[in-house]
Order: sequence, then C-alpha cells, then structure tokens
Amino acid sequence: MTDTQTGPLVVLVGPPGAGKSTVGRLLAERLDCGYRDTDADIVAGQGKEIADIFVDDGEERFREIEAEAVRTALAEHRGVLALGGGSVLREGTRALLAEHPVVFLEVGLHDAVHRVGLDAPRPLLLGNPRQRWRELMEARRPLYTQVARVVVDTDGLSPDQVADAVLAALELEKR
Ligand SMILES: Nc1ncnc2c1ncn2[C@@H]1O[C@H](COP(=O)(O)OP(=O)(O)OP(=O)(O)O)[C@@H](O)[C@H]1O
Ligand SMILES: O=C(O)C1=C[C@@H](O)[C@@H](O)[C@H](O)C1
Ligand SMILES: [Mg+2]
Repeated sequence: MTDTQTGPLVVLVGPPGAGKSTVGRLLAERLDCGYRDTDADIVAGQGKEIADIFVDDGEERFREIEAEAVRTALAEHRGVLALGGGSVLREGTRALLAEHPVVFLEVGLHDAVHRVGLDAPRPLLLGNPRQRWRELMEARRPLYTQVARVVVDTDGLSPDQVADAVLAALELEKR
C-alpha cells in the first residue's frame, strides 16, 4: 500500500455464493491488509441481521442503508472490500465503483446453488433458491460486468485458487 492510495486495494462484487466474503478474507491475509465487508458493516450499524432488516424494514430501505454503507467503506477502507451481492443495483453505487479496482467473481448456477446451501440464510433466495438465484443473476450480470475492471470465473476453483486468480488479474503482489 502506498501513502497516495485513495481507496480499497480490491473491491469484490458478485452474486450470493460467488465467494466474496471467503475470498476477500483470504486476499486480505495474502496482501497483509485489512478486510471489510459491507454486509457486516450494516449488521453492526443496524444492530440486527440482514434477514431481519428485510423483514422489518423491507428491501428498499435495506438498499438505502447499503448504498450509504458502500459509500462510507469506499471512502475509508484501504484493504480488501467485499460488497453485498445486490449493491450494484443502485446507479449511484455503480458510478462510485468506476474509480476502483473492482473484481466480479463469476459463478455458474450449479456451483452457486451448492455453495449457498452451505451456510447463512439469504432472504432473497427464500422459496426456490435455484430459480431465485438464476433470475437474480440474469438481471444483475450486466451490472456486475459494467462495474468490473476484471472478471474472475470461480467455477470449479477452490477459494485459494480464486484468490490466486484475483491477484494475478489485478497484478497485485503477495506480501
Ligand atoms: N471457490 C469456492 N469453492 C467452494 N466453496 C466456496 C467457494 N467460495 C465460497 N465457498 C463457500 O460458499 C459459501 C458462500 O461463500 P461466501 O459467503 O463467501 O459468498 P458471498 O459471495 O460472500 O455470498 P453473499 O453475497 O451471500 O454474502 C461459503 O460456505 C463458502 O465457504
Ligand atoms: O444479493 C443480494 O441482494 C444480497 C446479498 C447479500 O450479500 C446481502 O447483502 C443480502 O442478503 C442481499
Ligand atoms: Mg458475503
């Protein structure tokens, strides 16, 4: 990191199950820098889980809170930043991202559905996770692609392999 650096070293975007949080933590270790996740910032700031914000306040309110969390993190953070999967839906957020080294972690339906079955509940995938994920990705792929400086295909790769691919794509040195 240099003194003149004005934003995060890496910003990760992609759909649920792309591995943003998992790969983000690995990248921060490799680059010996901090890791920040806007989903975690929102949970800390609101004092409740994201699923509860969706139920209590609705998705629209969640997106407002998220846009502000992303703006703050982009201004403050100098390490690896993982964004919530839907943060690219806001035009204002996409405009801010144009200045930053954004990596789109691409993943296909098969791997994504397997991965999102593994851990935390995701409010947007309730009901039929397979179909919901497919619809969501169809609507968002152009947006992820638009904000990305590079695209890394994660299908069939381990988190360590994805981290290697991100470092290579952005020509970042391991420390
Ligand atoms: N490349 C990978 N190979 C196998 N499993 C993975 C890979 N990346 C992530 N996982 C697993 O998939 C699950 C989801 O990963 P993670 O939470 O990092 O995704 P995310 O992109 O942050 O999703 P969200 O948008 O919901 O926050 C976790 O259980 C994680 O261990
Ligand atoms: O893809 C999405 O819209 C979301 C992804 C998660 O990171 C969370 O921000 C939330 O569950 C919504
Ligand atoms: Mg995550």
